Amino acid sequence: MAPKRKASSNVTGAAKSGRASAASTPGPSTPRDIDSEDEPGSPEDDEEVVEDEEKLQKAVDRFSLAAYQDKASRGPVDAASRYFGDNGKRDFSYLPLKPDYKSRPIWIDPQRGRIILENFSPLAEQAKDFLITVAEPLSRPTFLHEYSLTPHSLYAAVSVGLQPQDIVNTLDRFSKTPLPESITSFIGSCASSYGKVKLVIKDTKYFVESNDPNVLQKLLKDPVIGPCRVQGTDTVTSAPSMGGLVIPGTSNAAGVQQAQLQKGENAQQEAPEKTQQEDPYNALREDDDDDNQEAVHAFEILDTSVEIVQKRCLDIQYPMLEEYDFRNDDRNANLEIDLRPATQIRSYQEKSLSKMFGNGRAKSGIIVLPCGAGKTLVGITAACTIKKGAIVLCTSTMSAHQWRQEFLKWSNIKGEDIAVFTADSKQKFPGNTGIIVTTYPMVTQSGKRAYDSQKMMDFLTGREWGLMLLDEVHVVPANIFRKVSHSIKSHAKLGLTATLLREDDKIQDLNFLIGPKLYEANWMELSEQGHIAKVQCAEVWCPMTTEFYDEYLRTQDRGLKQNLYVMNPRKIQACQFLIDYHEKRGDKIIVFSDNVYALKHVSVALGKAYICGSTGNAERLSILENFMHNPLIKTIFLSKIGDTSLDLPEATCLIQISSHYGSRRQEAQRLGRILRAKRRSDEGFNAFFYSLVSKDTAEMYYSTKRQAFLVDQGYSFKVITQLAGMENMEELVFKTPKDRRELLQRVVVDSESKRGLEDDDVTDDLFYAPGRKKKGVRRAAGTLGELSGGQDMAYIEQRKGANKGLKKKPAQSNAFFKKMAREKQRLKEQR
Ligand SMILES: Nc1ncnc2c1ncn2[C@@H]1O[C@H](COP(=O)(O)OP(=O)(O)OP(=O)(O)O)[C@@H](O)[C@H]1O
Repeated sequence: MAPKRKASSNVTGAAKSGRASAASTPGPSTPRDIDSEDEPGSPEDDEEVVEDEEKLQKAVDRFSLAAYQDKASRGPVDAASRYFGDNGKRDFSYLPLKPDYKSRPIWIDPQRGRIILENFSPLAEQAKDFLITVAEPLSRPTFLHEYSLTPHSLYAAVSVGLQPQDIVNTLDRFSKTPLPESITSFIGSCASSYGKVKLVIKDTKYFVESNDPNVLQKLLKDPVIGPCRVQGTDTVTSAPSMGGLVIPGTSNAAGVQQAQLQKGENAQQEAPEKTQQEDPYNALREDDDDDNQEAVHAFEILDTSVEIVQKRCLDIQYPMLEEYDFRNDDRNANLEIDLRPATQIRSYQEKSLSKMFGNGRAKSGIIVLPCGAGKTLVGITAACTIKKGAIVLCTSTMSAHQWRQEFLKWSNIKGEDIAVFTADSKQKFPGNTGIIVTTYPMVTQSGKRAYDSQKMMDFLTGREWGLMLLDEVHVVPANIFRKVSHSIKSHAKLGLTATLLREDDKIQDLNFLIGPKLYEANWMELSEQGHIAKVQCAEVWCPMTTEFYDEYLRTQDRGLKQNLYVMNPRKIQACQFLIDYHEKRGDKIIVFSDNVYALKHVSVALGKAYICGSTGNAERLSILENFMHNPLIKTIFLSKIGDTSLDLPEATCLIQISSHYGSRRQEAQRLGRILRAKRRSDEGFNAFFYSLVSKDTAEMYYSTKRQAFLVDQGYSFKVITQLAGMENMEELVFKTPKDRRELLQRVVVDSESKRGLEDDDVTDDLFYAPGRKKKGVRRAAGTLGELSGGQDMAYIEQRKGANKGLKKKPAQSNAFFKKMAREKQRLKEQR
């Protein structure tokens, strides 16, 4: 076979290896709906996808489809063509290969803008650096990576300073075939209007700014934007220069340069060369410097019309970039903050920040880093670079306190300059600038506030902030962001997340409420470099017992079906066996169960402690402390409240016995709980992530769907169909048919009376239980006993024992522990 044809078969094969996930991925829209549970996508998804695809299709039609149609109209090129998707239309063997195609790493699909990268190519590193900037990563397993060029990804590329022509030239350089005309046109049509319009706050006034006066004219003529202009406010200035900006903690930071000087001249010379090699955009940025001398035209808009203008600009394909020229902001006081001299940020953290500060101003946008990769330090470094007042928004009170601690740990900010605003702490900073750490609910709460809360809100809304840090942006719906950005005025916004996804199907809102995605790290790369733990993932198939499966097939009750596959005795046995195996290896284990009924019953049956929404604060803290410091407590059970805001670096093994349908986000977040394992740098260390699924039930389908995101990140799930030695395990639970029948009877009775479906996880905060009484839980357990003939007495006793046995606390030693103790003390005092 001629090289040409062989080559094209690779493309299609690889594209197909984007697998089910790629097939279910809503086209080139970005970010993908990885939080969707089980349905392919909402109508809005489809509309967005259709819109994106139509745009590309238009470009294809307008500029080049005829040429391709010509080839296609000849019919299949050979007998194998029909295997290449869409009845042969995906057979790209007609594309001529460049003579040195073997040394070039990428293929580009001219019809859909998909890019396949040969990750084994010597040029792969450089190409990846570039592709992550201009395209959306879809799948990054070991050998072949798949990316997609989308209007959003091009928007993000332009926002970090790339010009359409740069994108075209670099893609062409890496491509094995000449760049298809459709792709050139698509990039041109999307990127030429992007980055042209900026929203800048000057002296607390909003300005729409552009280097191109024609673009501003066009906007002023627009029936929506025109009326929003404040008359007589047009200005012409010259653009600021980016020279001289140093991100603290990077290899360019003053301290490091000093150290290099001391190391001698050689070291000094190597560093710039290395940076030049690692960063193929240096040359491009230098070009940008020249551009910065251009005149900048601007007109003012009313505060109240900011969102209208932003949305309209997005609609007419001139998305606004928010930029903050903090170095020329004399109006807002400078904050005395710098990274501590010993703090050195990692290369990927530096890379993500260089996207934010690439042109010497602070661009608003989102940085995506895996769990445990150090998003907090990225946020802190951004604050240390801007050096103006900052507001940090977190998802929970605990994480607000953690953020403050981290600021104090990594930077030299004075304790009084960083305050926490939560339900029980309403401090301010004494000076004229500082940092406030708060939670989303605190600033978005509607209705009448307490006097001191209202005073604090007036304080937050009455001033101008340099930076707004938005933690865990993926869990906060767009309407919350809208409220936040309406009430609090901030020059730059930085969103941080591990899995960029939408909760509310309104991703386009995120694009203008925060900004484009600036950077997304590769999970596998970070784990290879030892920044996050290496994880072995496995799906354990547990056959249903005959009696459970009969009932599963018979019943129409969805709740009962779910309880049956979650409470499958073989699954509980597998859980027991894995706990035993890993405890003996010295691992600390977290068992996750979304289903609270299963959480309670399985943990009790196995004699372990559990935490769910109804567990009191004191009990939670005690269980967590023991897990961390008591060598006898090696396993805890957690409901979904442990999915986020959980920092237990002791944990090295996760077992998932029940989960939220097909939620890819939850799967990624749960995996994230062991990525920060303390022992991750030990030679040959591996963390373990098991998903237990009941065979031949709906759980199998959900499980595959849940894994799609992690598989795209390069994780592979081994399937384990048999756990050798399990049957011979001493004290294996539900060993006899009688035990299993009794369990079935209980599950059926409880499900029918709907107790099995109770979900008391009303909070997502692991460390703070809302003030709920535990009465309901006790009553359920008592009634169970009555219903099933008293056998459950054993459950009541065990349950009390497991959680109660932890009441005696070990000596307090580490910072996290002390923080917990302080929190506990505080809660006590409040009572
Ligand atoms: N540059 C660095 N140097 C040393 N340690 C670092 C650095 N960056 C991060 N860390 C450490 O890595 C760990 C994880 O950081 P962090 O809690 O910020 O992760 P995260 O990305 O916010 O995780 P999650 O998504 O789970 O909240 C912390 O212990 C932090 O101190």
